[in-house]
Amino acid sequence: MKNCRPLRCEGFHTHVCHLIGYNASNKVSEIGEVAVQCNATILYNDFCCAVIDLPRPYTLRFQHLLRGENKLKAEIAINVHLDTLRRVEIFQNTEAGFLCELVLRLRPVLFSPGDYICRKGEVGKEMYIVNRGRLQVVADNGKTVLATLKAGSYFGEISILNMGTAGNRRTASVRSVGYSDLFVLSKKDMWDVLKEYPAARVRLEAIAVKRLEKYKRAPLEKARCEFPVAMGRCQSTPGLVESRGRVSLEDMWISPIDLKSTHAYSTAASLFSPSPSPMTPRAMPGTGVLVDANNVPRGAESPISGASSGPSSEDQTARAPPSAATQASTGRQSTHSGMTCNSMTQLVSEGTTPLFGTHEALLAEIQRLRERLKCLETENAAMSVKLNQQQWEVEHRLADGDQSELDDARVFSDTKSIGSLSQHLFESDEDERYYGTCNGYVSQPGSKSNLLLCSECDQKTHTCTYRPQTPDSHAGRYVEERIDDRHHSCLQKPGEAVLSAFVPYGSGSRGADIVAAIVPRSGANSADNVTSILPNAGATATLDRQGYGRSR
Ligand SMILES: Nc1ncnc2c1ncn2[C@@H]1O[C@@H]2COP(=O)(O)O[C@H]2[C@H]1O
Repeated sequence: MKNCRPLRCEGFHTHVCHLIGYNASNKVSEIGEVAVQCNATILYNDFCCAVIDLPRPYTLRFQHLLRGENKLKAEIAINVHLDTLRRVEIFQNTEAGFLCELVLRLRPVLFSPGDYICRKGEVGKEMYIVNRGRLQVVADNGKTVLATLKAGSYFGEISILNMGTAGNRRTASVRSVGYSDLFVLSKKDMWDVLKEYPAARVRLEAIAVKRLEKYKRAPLEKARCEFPVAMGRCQSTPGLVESRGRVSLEDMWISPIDLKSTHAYSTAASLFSPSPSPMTPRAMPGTGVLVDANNVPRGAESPISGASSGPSSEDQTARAPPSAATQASTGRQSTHSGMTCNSMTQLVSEGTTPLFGTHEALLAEIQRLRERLKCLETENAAMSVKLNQQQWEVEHRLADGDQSELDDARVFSDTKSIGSLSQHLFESDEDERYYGTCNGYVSQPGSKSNLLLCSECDQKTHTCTYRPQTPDSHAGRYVEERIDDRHHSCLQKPGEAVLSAFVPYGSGSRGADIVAAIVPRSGANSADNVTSILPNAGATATLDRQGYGRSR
């Protein structure tokens, strides 16, 4: 309470006092005065909450007022907002009862510069009436301005009346140019009322149809981008300030210094009174907000355009379906914790929806994503090759299943066919310089399965797999052995790397004995310098320049 400062809100205060049967002079309303001081355009609900929050002696004084809550609320709302609603084209010439019903359901909300109130394609759950400020209806590119909306305009009706070609989807995006002070009417509330007033429904729908046609015909306003495209949030923005819940009176207070330091606010000074307002980070505690969209002591200007009726508790449950906007944040208050939390700060801070403040940053991100895509495509291609290879091998293993028994019975003397090490032994591209090639089959293009692994490097760990490949051999069969089993007997000469060693497979073979090794003389993959030595079978092989081995 100690932070409360009087605001220029006598008009509103008097208005409240009048409605509740007191006048400003009888001093009974000092609590109301405090409440009003803290939130110049305090809603009735807020007013009651504020009273409840006050120390007990004060609360007692206002008890009788709280009891008459609903009646008073309706009275205030109708007095304050009915005229606003009457000025709105879509509500002109509708029944008074209909308007009164709507008035009770209006909810004030404030948006910051650049905020998107709705985005094209989203499911519409609310319509809006512009109380103050300027908004732009923008095309898909976020730059082309289709229309500018001012006080007395309304938007968002097409989707909530399901009039658009896309049914209940938004037909355009709407963005706040400066700070804008809107009234929200939820689709549910609207339809609840329309059920009772079918004539009003017909009228509203007729106007919406006409408007839609006009939109289609209307020439575009000159493309003008007052905000970088990426500035708006990725989903429509929850209102910066809404009247709901409670907050202590202290939290409503903001010092004028805080306000001045907020550049954005000062730019909106033409729209709003320079008086201190509750609209600050401190005024938006995460636990709930009791401030009004109308951040000026409107009572001083006009009681009619001033306060609005806060929703009743029933209203609160009905009025705020979880729109995309509300889903976009963990809570209206916590995400949009005040004026300083503009679109940009949110973009930077929210890791899940990274957006970028500048065109360059956006381009850089696009570039990064392109590269990532390329990389993924390459990986994908490599995986496909590997998969094909494996399929091929499985098929041949199955096909050769019957043959294998015959092969087993045969003495394996044909060591011209030497298998290859399976590509799973390839650890990195770097390893490739160690690979030789056997004279085995050429497998799928790009496959490394017939390349040989340097046993020197790989002897320690791996189990290798290779496939003898001549028609008489155990084509398609894998032979597994541990490289280190055979390493000891390989024909490695000092200074020369043994590229690989091979073991024939089949009955009569000597299991893990080495029957072939390829020894490069000076560098692998050079046909002239590599000789395949098949000590046990007396055969040799060379590597051709492509790395494929040929038996001799
Ligand atoms: N060309 C336009 N001119 C003015 N307002 C428009 C135009 N296109 C769409 N709107 C409004 O923008 C709103 C976006 O949400 P809705 O489709 O629910 O309702 C739409 C209309 O109220």
